[in-house]
Amino acid sequence: MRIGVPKEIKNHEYRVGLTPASVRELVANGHQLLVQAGAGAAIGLSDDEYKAAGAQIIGDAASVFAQAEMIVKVKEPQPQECAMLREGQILYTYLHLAPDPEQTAALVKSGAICIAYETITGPGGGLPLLAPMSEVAGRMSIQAGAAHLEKSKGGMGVLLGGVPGVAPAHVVVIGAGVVGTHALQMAVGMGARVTVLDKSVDRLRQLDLVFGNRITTAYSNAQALEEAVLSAELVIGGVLIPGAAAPKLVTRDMVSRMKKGSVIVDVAIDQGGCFETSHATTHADPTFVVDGVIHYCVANMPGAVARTSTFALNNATIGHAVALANKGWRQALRDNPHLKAGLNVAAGKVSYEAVARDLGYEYVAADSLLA
Ligand SMILES: NC(=O)C1=CN([C@@H]2O[C@H](COP(=O)(O)OP(=O)(O)OC[C@H]3O[C@@H](n4cnc5c(N)ncnc54)[C@H](O)[C@@H]3O)[C@@H](O)[C@H]2O)C=CC1
Ligand SMILES: CC(=O)C(=O)O
Ligand SMILES: [Mg+2]
Repeated sequence: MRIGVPKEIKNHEYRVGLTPASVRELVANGHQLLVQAGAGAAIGLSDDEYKAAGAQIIGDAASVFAQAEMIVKVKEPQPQECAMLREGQILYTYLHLAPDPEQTAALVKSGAICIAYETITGPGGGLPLLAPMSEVAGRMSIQAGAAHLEKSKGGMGVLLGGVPGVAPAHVVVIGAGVVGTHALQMAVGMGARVTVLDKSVDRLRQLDLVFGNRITTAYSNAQALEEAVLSAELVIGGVLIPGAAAPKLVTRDMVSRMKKGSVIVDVAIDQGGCFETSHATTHADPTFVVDGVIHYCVANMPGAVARTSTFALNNATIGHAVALANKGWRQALRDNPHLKAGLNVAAGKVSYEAVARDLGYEYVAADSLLA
């Protein structure tokens, strides 16, 4: 199969879909790799390394899209990339369609086979192709929050861990999944007072066993959320209902009553965000202020630590990339129900139920598209 790797074009996005090591693996399986010139240059992966791994270097994105049968990316295709997709071409990348009607319409129109990393499931449960980026974003959320609590960034001037004789900050983590667990690990490490909320008592139970009395766990309902959020200096949003738009758990009214100069990091923004006041921002201009509360809502946080993130992402994506290339998409999805769960749009149909429901499309199950 001819496999194309374009350079990412989203704001401050320096990750790359395939590392030279992944290229080498696909080449060893008999495939032809077309990598756009400079695709990995920003993170120290040179064209020469890609050539040594067996790739052909292609000058521009249009030629990569025109020649490849499968495109491997990181972020959702931007409008000019959607316009280059064609019927039957495989797109293997993050999509986050539920909060993005324009992208969904463009992918439906393209007729391409669009497989979303974030909805591929794993044999042990969970979302193994989302997990590594959630680990990165969860850890980064505390770094970003701590920085924006500083006066020079508009924050209230509070040190997360406090100092002897002065109380630490209160960090509230909504969602005890991968983002939440990694956020609270960092927050605990920095000496903050940490409260974590989830609807899953099992998740809270697991965290309680690990962190004991260094954290407070709370069942997530409106009452507990309000109490926690109003006493917090830093709130991390890490909820997810797979494939669906994030629930708006923290209302505009709650935000208006939060402490002035406190900080919200809405990691769930790529699924629309879990604060009513959130909207997506970029690394170039990461924050905005509502009612005195700083909102950090960058939709591609791992892009900031792109080298770490690219290697972590490839560890999770390469297996299915090889299967798709070796077998073609139909056979690869027939053989693996977890990969099949990644199919969001194919041949002009929406094949992920939560996306179809949230955006008002007819839902066409993947099985009927595999026949
Ligand atoms: N902004 C960015 O750069 C990045 C964003 N993300 C996003 O972060 C979000 C979280 O991802 P993961 O942690 O991997 O998901 P996860 O599935 O591991 O965890 C989500 C948690 O939310 C909980 N939850 C659901 N409804 C809830 C409610 N009403 N109250 C409290 N908790 C609730 C679930 O029980 C689950 O434990 C996703 O939207 C993901 O796409 C992930 C990586 C990077
Ligand atoms: C998960 C995601 O959206 C990201 O890594 O950018
Ligand atoms: Mg988007």
